[in-house]
Order: sequence, then structure tokens, then C-alpha cells
Amino acid sequence: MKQYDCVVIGTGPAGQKGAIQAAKLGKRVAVIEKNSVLGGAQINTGTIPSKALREAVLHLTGASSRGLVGHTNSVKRRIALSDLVAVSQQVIRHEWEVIHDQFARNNVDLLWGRAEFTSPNQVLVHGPDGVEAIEADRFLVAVGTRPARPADVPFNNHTIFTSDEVLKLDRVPKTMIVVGGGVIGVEYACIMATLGVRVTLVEGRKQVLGFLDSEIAEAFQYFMRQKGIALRMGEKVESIREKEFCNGTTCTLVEAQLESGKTLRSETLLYAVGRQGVCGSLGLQNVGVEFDDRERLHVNEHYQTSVPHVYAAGDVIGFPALASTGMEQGRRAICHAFGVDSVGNYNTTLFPYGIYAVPEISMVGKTEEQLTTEGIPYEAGVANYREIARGKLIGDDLGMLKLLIHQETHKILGVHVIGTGATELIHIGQAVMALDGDVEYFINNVFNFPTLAECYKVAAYNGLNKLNHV
Ligand SMILES: Cc1cc2nc3c(=O)[nH]c(=O)nc-3n(C[C@H](O)[C@H](O)[C@H](O)COP(=O)(O)OP(=O)(O)OC[C@H]3O[C@@H](n4cnc5c(N)ncnc54)[C@H](O)[C@@H]3O)c2cc1C
Ligand SMILES: NC(=O)c1ccc[n+]([C@@H]2O[C@H](COP(=O)([O-])OP(=O)(O)OC[C@H]3O[C@@H](n4cnc5c(N)ncnc54)[C@H](O)[C@@H]3O)[C@@H](O)[C@H]2O)c1
Repeated sequence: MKQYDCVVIGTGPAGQKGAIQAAKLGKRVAVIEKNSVLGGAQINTGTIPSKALREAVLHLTGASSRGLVGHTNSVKRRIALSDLVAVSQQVIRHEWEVIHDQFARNNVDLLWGRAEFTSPNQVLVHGPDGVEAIEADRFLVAVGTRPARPADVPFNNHTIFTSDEVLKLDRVPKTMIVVGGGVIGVEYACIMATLGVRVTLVEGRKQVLGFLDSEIAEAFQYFMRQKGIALRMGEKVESIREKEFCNGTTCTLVEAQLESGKTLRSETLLYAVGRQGVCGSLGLQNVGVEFDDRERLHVNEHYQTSVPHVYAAGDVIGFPALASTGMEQGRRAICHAFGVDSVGNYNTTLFPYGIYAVPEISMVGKTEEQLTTEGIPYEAGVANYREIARGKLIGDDLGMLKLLIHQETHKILGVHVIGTGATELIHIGQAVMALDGDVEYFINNVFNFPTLAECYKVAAYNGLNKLNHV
């Protein structure tokens, strides 16, 4: 039986980074993958395909090339879904090769098959050519999640589907209901609306993306409405079904019944109300590790489950469930597992959110609402892209950046950006916060001109002027 220092289950971002970290520490490592391809949700159904689709849609519709010449006509009037999927597939194939090469270069054994614990140190790999038992001293469970698919929703992967199937659509539908105003719901609602699909978004709460600063969320909701997305906020979908409904060419429509009594009809429905764990088939009862009713694992600050030599990282441990945080969790878990204690911890709480909607949104730190609830005195400094030379050059009149500044210490408490480049810009603010900087950093240092980064300087002046009553 093969013996390893470390076995990693899952090749998503958490598993990848964990496996490579263990290899870099000189450990004998195996990584097990049950899917027929590497990369988990990040590469195959989530992050990369949705971002590739977004880029392709923005490019092909001309939505990303406004600039000084104003809004251009569509680069291509009729967009075939095959064009878009081809772009995504190219990126996905490249990502598979990168992961494969990384494992090979670092002598990580890649075992294809479904992992199942039979005892605390033994795992069976149910592979295409049979079952193999392997043993290890340490384990990292990084098995991710799958979209929630309640039994009473009649999924058919064609007109009623989750984010796993939306990429396989063989046509651009005329209309779509999106259930759920979380990150998946809003990203796809924006992509589809940019493609010309008439989208209705239903969200149970009063605001999309409940974790956002309210001012940014309100601005975003305004942009979505401007794009023609109908927002049904504070509305819950009670039931979903397909119904014969002849009007001209379309005969079968999807019907969503809302709790308020309204009925919505459309050609397609994307169901995006969260994700569900997949721990049930891992044989964790043979190890003594328990999971919750959504099949998620609980871990301590070192990513250890209740059984210390079994670590877990990524979506399987729940919030914040991002590729970005999963990678860092995987690395940290393995460092702890092998006694590396030089991993600083200052940046684990300061992770950014990047939402690839149209427009992009990003944030780090606290929102105005959180600061108010916590009784922390702050002032907001705002820069609008339309007042920044680069904003004008790229034709983004709508973007804004907001700094939340402590009234007394001038420390940066939060940064919120909506507009072009938001997910990149945020890292400047994140670095200043992580290094315990204050708003004067932005005043006392020179920024390239003309850049969107200049927003930090303008927002800093704006905030300080308010604090100084000038
Ligand atoms: C549509 C969408 C868009 C997203 N966009 C972003 C984004 O822009 N930015 C961001 O940071 N995050 C994004 N995410 C979230 C991100 O994809 C996840 O947080 C990330 O993929 C989770 O990584 P993971 O390693 O925990 O698990 P996963 O990526 O889910 O990988 C888990 C792997 O484990 C394997 N596995 C499961 N069970 C077993 C078993 N028993 N044996 C062997 N292998 C097993 C699976 O086959 C899978 O390959 C998005 C998600 C979705 C769905
Ligand atoms: N850019 C990114 O970082 C990115 C992109 C996509 C996904 N993700 C991750 O994927 C995970 C899953 O995302 P998600 O959007 O599916 O889940 P979510 O939990 O973030 O959002 C689900 C939303 O659906 C709403 N909802 C629930 N039941 C409803 C009902 N019956 N009717 C109407 N609304 C209802 C909830 O109020 C919530 O706002 C998240 O953890 C997210 O962080 C991240």
C-alpha cells in the first residue's frame, strides 16, 4: 500500500495550493480528484468560465470599448453562444495544463477517483481502473460544494438550471428569471442582460448582495435597472414549474410563483440560491469527523477538523467560500500540519470581495452600516470616476471609490469601489489597511497620472476636507 506524508482530496483552488505547499515542504504528497478534469468549480463551472464568458460578452457586444468615442455599436450583431463557449473552453484548457504541470513539476502524485476514508489514516480511491487503498499521516479535505438543487424544483438543465448548466446552453434565450441576488445571481444577470436577454431577478431580501455597503448596492441596483434588469426585491420564489403557454413561437414557458402571489414567466430560469456541501460520501464516519446539515465541516483557526490530523479548507468549511480565500486556507492548513509557524496571520481577516458584475464591484474592510452598528466614528471620502482624467478617457462616468476613514486616528476602515477595474484597484486600499496605514498615505505619495488609482488621492482629500470642515 502506498504511504504518503499528506493526502489532499480535491483539486480545486484549496486542494491545489495545499498540495503544492506540502510538496514545497519536501513531503510525499498525493492529490485525489473524482471528476474527470482538474480544477474543481474554480476552473470548470465557476470562477474561470463565468469570467471568460463575461469578458467574451463585453468584447463581442462592444460594451467594454466605450472610451472617448462614446458607446460603440455591437462588434457583432448576432452573437452565437458557441463563440462565447469556445472562448471559455480555451481558457479552461489552458488552466488544466497549468495545474497538471504544477503537480508534475513538484512530484505531486495525481490519483483519479473518488476518495473515501475507511479509517483515520486510510483512504480508498475508487478510480476508473479499480480501487486502490493509500495511507497518510495528514489529510486535507478540499472537496468543495455543489449548487443547491431542492427536490421541488423541476430542474431539466435546459430551461430550468443552476450555474453548473448555464454554460452549456445551446442558445441565447430571450428571457430569463434569475432566482437569488447573491454573487452568482447578479453576475449572470448582468452577463445575460448585456447579451440582450430580458432578465428578471428575484431576491428574498431588500437588497442584492446583502454584504455590500448600502450606498454601493443602491448604485449597483440603479445600474442594473438601467440595463433593463427587472428587480423583484423582498420577494421569495415559492414554486417553479414548466407550463404550456402558446404565444406565437414559444409554447412552453417556465413559471415562477412568488410568495406575494405574483406569477413570473420566462423562457429560462437560473436557480442561484446558494451551495451545498458534498461530504456525505467521504466516509467521514470512519474517521470520527462530523459535518453539519449542509454537509460542511467545522474547523479551528488552523483549519483542523475535530480530528487533528484531518484538515479542511475551501468551500467545504463555508464562509466566505471564494477561490481566493480557499487558496490561502489550503496553504495555511498545510503549513500548520507540518509545523511551519512562520505564516503571518494579519491578512486573513482582510480579504477582499471581487464581484464581476457589470460594472465590477469590490470591497475590503467594513461597510458604513457595520461601522455605525459597532459605534466606530468614521468619515467617508468619495471620488467619482467622472472627475478623474482616466475615468473620462475610458468613458466610465458612473464609477466611484469610497474610503471610510476613522475620525480620530485617520486609519482606513473600509474601501468600496464600483466601476471599471474595481477588483484590481481594491488591492491598493487593502495593502494600506494591512500595513496599518492611514489616509495621509494617499495624500503624501505621488500617484501615476492619469490612472484610476488617483481616485484614492481624491477620496482622501474629500474625506479629510470633510473632517477639517474645509
Ligand atoms: C459561477 C461561480 C462563479 C464564481 N466566481 C468566483 C470569483 O470570481 N472569485 C472567487 O474568488 N470565487 C468565485 N467562485 C467561488 C469559487 O469557485 C469557489 O470558492 C472555489 O472553487 C472553491 O474551491 P474549493 O477548492 O474549496 O472547491 P472546488 O473548486 O469545488 O473543488 C473541489 C474538488 O474536489 C473534488 N471532489 C469532491 N469530492 C471528492 C471526493 N470524494 N474524492 C475526490 N475528489 C473529490 C471535486 O470533483 C472538485 O474538483 C465562483 C463560484 C461559482 C459557482
Ligand atoms: N465573484 C465571486 O467572488 C463569486 C462569484 C460567484 C459565486 N461566488 C461564491 O459562490 C457562492 C454561492 O453563491 P450564490 O449566489 O449561489 O449564493 P448566496 O448565498 O451568496 O446568495 C443566494 C441569494 O439567494 C437569496 N434567496 C434564497 N432563497 C430565495 C428564494 N426562494 N427566492 C428569492 N431569493 C432567494 C438569498 O437571500 C441570497 O441573497 C457564494 O459563497 C459566493 O461567494 C463568488
